[in-house]
Amino acid sequence: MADTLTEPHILCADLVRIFTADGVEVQALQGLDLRVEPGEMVAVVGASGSGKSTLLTILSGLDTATAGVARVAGHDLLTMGSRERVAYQRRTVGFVWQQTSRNLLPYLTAGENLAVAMNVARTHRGADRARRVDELLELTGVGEARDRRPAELSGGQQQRVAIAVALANAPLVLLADEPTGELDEETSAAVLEAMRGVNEELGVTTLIVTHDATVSGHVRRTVQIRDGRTSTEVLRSTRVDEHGAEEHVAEEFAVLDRVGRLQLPHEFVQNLQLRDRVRLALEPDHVGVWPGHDGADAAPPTSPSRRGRHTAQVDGGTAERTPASSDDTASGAAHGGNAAPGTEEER
Ligand SMILES: Nc1ncnc2c1ncn2[C@@H]1O[C@H](COP(=O)(O)OP(=O)(O)OP(=O)(O)O)[C@@H](O)[C@H]1O
Repeated sequence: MADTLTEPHILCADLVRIFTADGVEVQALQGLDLRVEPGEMVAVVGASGSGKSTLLTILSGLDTATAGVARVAGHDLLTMGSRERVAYQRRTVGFVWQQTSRNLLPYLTAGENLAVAMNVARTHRGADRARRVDELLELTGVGEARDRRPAELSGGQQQRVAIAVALANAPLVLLADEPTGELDEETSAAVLEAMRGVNEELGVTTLIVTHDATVSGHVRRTVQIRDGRTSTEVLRSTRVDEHGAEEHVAEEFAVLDRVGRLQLPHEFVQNLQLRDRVRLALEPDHVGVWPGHDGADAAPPTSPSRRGRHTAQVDGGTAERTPASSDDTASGAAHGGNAAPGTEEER
């Protein structure tokens, strides 16, 4: 195990997962990068088939990546042996799945479900266990459900109990796969707020994977996953304006990977009709991107401040959103596929 004090609680770098079915290869994760610091609550959102469940299944230790780095709380998920894997699942991580049947044993009450989870993890004994069961159910807002079975609870209550069960082993990291997938909008919001309360109260690092974009209203950081890679991030913060009033600000950033690649948002690619390759210019405080088609109109304007010009390949990315942070909409190093900016000198 690595030093858990100095590294993030979740670290994925260049993570690849290739499935082979009937001789056909599917690249579910294509070099995904993700860092989640201890105590952070982060949502990973993406369209169907973007690789969200694959990522969570790897982080939960149920599947192994094909290549790259995946570490959670110091455990190396690519190299861990079966004993470490069992200990990891019992003590380091807690899970909340979309289907209640996967979270709760139907013939046990909510309190008994928690007690069983504590028994497996060997956490909290005797009176301490009974007290902790009550505390966790109160924390997730379902104290009244302790003596009821899942079938006697609403969908929202079941998911709140599931969150309490996921916390029964006192995990460092809580992983949730579509925890609100079967709930209506109002109940989903309440369950996500319950998760936020848990994160703030216990400081447990929390990763929620979902296709529900409204999740970004409940977390500080939302990471967009597209075609098996992280593409953009939205950071939410609260600022106080000059009149002392609080305002909520959401900024969207493109994600730059270790070797300098980023995906241009689809709207940028479309608006500027970027294709095949683009021209890049290094300016004092930003990178300019211009269409690389032939013709004088497409050439970047001459600028005395320009320090270097290059071309880069673009694959016509398929991002669904537009960065809200940038007022320089044509800026950003171009890349939609495999080339790093400035890999090809302008001729
Ligand atoms: N066991 C598997 N065998 C073959 N292909 C798979 C397997 N699991 C996932 N895939 C493929 O990998 C890609 C990513 O799937 P994944 O389930 O991770 O996406 P997702 O974002 O969770 O989608 P959804 O929201 O629909 O569940 C898809 O193309 C999927 O068909």
